[in-house]
Amino acid sequence: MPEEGLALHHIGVRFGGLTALDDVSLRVPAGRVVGVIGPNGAGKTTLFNVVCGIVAPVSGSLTLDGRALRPRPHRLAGLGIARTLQGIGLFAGLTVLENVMAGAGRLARSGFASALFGLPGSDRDERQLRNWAYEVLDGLGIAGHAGAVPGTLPFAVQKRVGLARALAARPRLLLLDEPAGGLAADDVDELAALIRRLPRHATDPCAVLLVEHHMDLVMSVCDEIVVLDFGRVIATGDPAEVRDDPAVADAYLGAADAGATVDGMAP
Ligand SMILES: Nc1ncnc2c1ncn2[C@@H]1O[C@H](COP(=O)(O)OP(=O)(O)OP(=O)(O)O)[C@@H](O)[C@H]1O
Repeated sequence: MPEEGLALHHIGVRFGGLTALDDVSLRVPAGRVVGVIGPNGAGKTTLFNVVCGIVAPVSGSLTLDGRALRPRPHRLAGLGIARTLQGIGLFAGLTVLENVMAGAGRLARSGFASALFGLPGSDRDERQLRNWAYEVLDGLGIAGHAGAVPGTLPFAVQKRVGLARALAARPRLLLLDEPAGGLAADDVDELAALIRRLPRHATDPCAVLLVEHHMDLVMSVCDEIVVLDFGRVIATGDPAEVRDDPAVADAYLGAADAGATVDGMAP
């Protein structure tokens, strides 16, 4: 199994006088799910935004599969990166299938589709993209909704369509931003099962980076967890290691003492 995936090397981010990320290094190997957690204001969103190219670091570098990565928000697909949004972000006027094709369509525009399917003609490309989009929906258990307009579907299904759209681009790196946001407990359990299968869902294993407040989800789906506090990595390990780490408990307790939300991690 390939190991390289995403790596952040000594990333620093400043907003004026505030250091939002300080010497942050982490790896998200291909085929693995890595979660980033931490108390409110720890730097999770900033880290996510660095990987998406929305925030530019003042120091450090990124690599994807060993190559220098300089992400720009409008050209993530061409770099093999897909992300889901905190909201749903689907095209309201398109069907579920068309939305997912739009995700896969970025492949076509970036020239991957012909290479992927070995097909010359645009009609055949479109047919293959349609089949591929359907296959992705099927893999996520929502092919039965292919012809529906997203707004008519339950919120949890719409979130799943957003995930299908990201996966349809066959990313090497999948970024999940608060995927459990707004979901009921049963839906979170189903999502957890789905995320655990994600890295292997793609033809080539992709690296999955998850930023999520829902602690049970993080603990149940991540191979590795990186804990941030005040912009620094204070712990890295598998879920059990992180749960038992006194520095992590201290960080969340400190945040609780300061009146911040502890994100479900019981002190
Ligand atoms: N655009 C910005 N300008 C100035 N300060 C910012 C900006 N974005 C974030 N910050 C600050 O950087 C720090 C890290 O914020 P960030 O949103 O990354 O934390 P977080 O861990 O995602 O928090 P939360 O759990 O509340 O979403 C905070 O102190 C925040 O106030």
